[in-house]
Amino acid sequence: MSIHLHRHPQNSLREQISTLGKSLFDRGLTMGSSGNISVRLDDGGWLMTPTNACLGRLDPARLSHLDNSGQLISGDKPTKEQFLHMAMYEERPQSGAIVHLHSTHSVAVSCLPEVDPCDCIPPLTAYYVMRVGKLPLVPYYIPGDPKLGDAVRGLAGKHSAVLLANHGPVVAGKNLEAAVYATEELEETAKLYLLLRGENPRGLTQEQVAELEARFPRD
Ligand SMILES: O=C(CO)COP(=O)(O)O
Ligand SMILES: [Zn+2]
Repeated sequence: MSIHLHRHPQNSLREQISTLGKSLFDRGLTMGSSGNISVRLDDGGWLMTPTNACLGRLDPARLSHLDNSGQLISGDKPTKEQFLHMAMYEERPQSGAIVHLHSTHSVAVSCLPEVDPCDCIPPLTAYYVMRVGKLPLVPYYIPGDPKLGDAVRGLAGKHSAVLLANHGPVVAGKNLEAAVYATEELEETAKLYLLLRGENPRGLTQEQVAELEARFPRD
C-alpha cells in the first residue's frame, strides 16, 4: 500500500511562524502572551497568530487562517491586532509579513518624553538604516483598538516599521524572515540608543544614510 503524503502549501509557512515565534520568545524579545505575527498568503488571505497565544508555544495547526476580507476560515480566534496588521498590509502591497512585539528596549524608547514622533531613533548604525530606516511614533491607543489601524494607515505607506507609544514596534517585511530580522535590528538599536543616552553619540551623517539607502533599498 502506498502512502500519499499531501503537503498543504501553507504547512511550511505555519511551521516557519511557529519556529520564528519560539525563537523570538526564547530570546526574551516578547513576554507572556504578548506580540503577534502574520503572513500574507498568495490568495490575499492571511495566517495570523491567535489571540492570547504565547509566541513560544504556537501550534501550527491552530493558527488563524483568514480570507482576504479578514473573515476567519479556520483555526483559533485571531490576534486582537488583526485590524492593525490588515491596515499595514493595505498600505504596503510589497510586504508579505508583519511582526509586533513588546520588546523591552523598543518599548522603553516608546515611553521617552523627548523622542521625535517623526523618527524615534537616530541612525546609529548601518544595519539599522538598512533594515528599519525612519521610525515614526503612533499615539497611544488601547491594545486592539480599531483606531490603531487608522493611525498606522497614514504612516505605513512610507514606513515599514512604526512604534506604538507605550506599547511596542510593528514591523513589516517582504517575507517573515525579513520582518523578524528588521524587528531584531530595531530592538538592538533601541538598546544602543538607551546605552548611549546622555553621551551625545555620533550617529551616521546624512550622506552616510543616503549612501546606504541607495545601495541597500528597503522594500
Ligand atoms: O501584543 C498584543 C496586543 O497588542 C497581544 O495581543 P493578542 O494576544 O490578541 O495577539
Ligand atoms: Zn501588543
